[in-house]
Amino acid sequence: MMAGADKNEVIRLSGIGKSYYIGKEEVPVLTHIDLSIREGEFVSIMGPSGAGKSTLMNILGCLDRPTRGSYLLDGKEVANLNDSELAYTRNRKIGFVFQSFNLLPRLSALDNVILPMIYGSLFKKERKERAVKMLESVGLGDRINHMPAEMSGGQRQRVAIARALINDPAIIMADEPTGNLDSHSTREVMEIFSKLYEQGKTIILVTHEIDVAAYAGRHVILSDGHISKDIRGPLP
Ligand SMILES: Nc1ncnc2c1ncn2[C@@H]1O[C@H](COP(=O)(O)OP(=O)(O)OP(=O)(O)O)[C@@H](O)[C@H]1O
Repeated sequence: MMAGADKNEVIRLSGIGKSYYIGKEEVPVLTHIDLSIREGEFVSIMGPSGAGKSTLMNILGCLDRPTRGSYLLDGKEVANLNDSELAYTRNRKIGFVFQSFNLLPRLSALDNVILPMIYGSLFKKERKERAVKMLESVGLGDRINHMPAEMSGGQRQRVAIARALINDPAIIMADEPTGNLDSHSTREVMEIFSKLYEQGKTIILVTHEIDVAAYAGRHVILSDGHISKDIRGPLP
């Protein structure tokens, strides 16, 4: 039996599996994942290298499709969306932050943040104003015309966060966002995530750093392709 989505449930995975095939040999990476995430939760995903964290994140982010199981995003079955509906959903509902920032090197901070608005309805001037405000909100008002190569890792990651937020997505997904940062920049970035959580965003964060995971209120531990622990509250 599959009940419908709860009112505030934004994500429900039921029996999700993901395998790769090397020749005819099946390599199971996610075996059976059941996971429900409610609006406004801040969830860390942890687990040893190779446990399937990035694979799970790519499925959650609609960047990859599962081999089996059901994924309801805002109550809609993701498997029923075609590729362009999936791309649209991704662009509107989810903001992504990656370990390696993924900024376009030939565009300024400002133009990197403007980029995701290109398919929206705003005029050029409004897009620019909105991007400037977003960069100011992550403490980069004095860096808007800098190129990525002219910024520190922490500054680049803050540009990437501004870009992730520019279409006002309800969900932020971050895969090792502090993996390339020193402890000072890590703190700056995590304080931004905390603020976003306070504003009501749903945040899903893959990390292997306990200090980083500690910012989240719930901790999902993956081992060998399944959830071995789901801890609500502080880490033991
Ligand atoms: N395209 C692929 N083809 C075959 N196997 C893959 C592919 N992508 C990932 N895998 C395998 O899936 C497993 C899980 O990978 P994944 O990147 O999700 O792990 P992870 O928990 O994020 O690890 P890490 O902490 O090292 O980033 C690994 O054993 C990996 O070799």
